Amino acid sequence: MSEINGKVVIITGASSGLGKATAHRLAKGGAKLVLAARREDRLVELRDAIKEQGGNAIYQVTDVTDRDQVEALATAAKETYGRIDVLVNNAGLMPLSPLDQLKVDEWEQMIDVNIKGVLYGIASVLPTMREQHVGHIINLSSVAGHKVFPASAVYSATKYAVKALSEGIRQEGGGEIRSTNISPGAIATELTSTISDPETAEGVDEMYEMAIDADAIARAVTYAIEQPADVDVNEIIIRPTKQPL
Ligand SMILES: NC(=O)C1=CN([C@@H]2O[C@H](COP(=O)(O)OP(=O)(O)OC[C@H]3O[C@@H](n4cnc5c(N)ncnc54)[C@H](OP(=O)(O)O)[C@@H]3O)[C@@H](O)[C@H]2O)C=CC1
Ligand SMILES: O=CCS(=O)(=O)O
Repeated sequence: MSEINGKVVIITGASSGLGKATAHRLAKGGAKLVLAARREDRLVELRDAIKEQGGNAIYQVTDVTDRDQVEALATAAKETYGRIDVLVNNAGLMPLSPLDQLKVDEWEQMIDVNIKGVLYGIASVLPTMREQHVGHIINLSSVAGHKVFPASAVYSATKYAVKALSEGIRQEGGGEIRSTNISPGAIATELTSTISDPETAEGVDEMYEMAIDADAIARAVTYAIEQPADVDVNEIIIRPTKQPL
């Protein structure tokens, strides 16, 4: 039996990109999915597609910046499936811009979604995973969580924070909670659509011409989950072969 089969997996940011690709791949492996994001129409479409292919999924509309909504997400997972095996803390956004532009609202948005959203996710599943004496938290950091480049300072700060949280979970896991930090490079999704500075957007669009398919990350998530319980895949960096950054 696959180590994916029957596992209850919550995925935030499941309405597009990496979250959606991961949902499709895990569903094929027999996971029981709890899909979360703000756009309900996308979640309904994904749940229905998974069910049509014989998979198992529910959805819960969730804004990860709202702690009560994230708690309700974990509750929905437990009420439906009785346990939580994996949280894929994936929801995030990347409105890159140079610091001089003082796009403070976008800085706050990134902190709220990319850091506080991840923390709310951790808080919502950790007590259940402790009760179960087993669990796995997978956080989406970035190559920008290993390197800073012009216009990435705040985004990079949030992704360095995610990497620190992943390491904290690993060290405090007590042999029960697995922690995986996944750092993608350029992957073709809707991520770049939140860049409001035209010059930065142009540069990033050029770089993203080399972007690879979201399934590359879905395969990495699957690999981390399907390891036996005593094997914790801690760090994965995945770039397009052509990406110099
Ligand atoms: N694509 C890439 O090149 C890379 C991506 N990453 C990381 O991967 C993760 C996924 O991004 P990706 O799939 O590429 O981008 P997308 O823009 O395609 O997806 C982002 C997802 O996050 C969700 N989201 C955004 N804000 C919120 C919120 N407040 N509450 C709940 N969900 C939210 C969106 O759903 P909705 O709008 O419906 O709420 C959407 O499903 C991010 O953390 C990103 O930083 C890291 C490195 C590279
Ligand atoms: O998160 C984005 C990936 S990259 O642009 O920093 O490689």
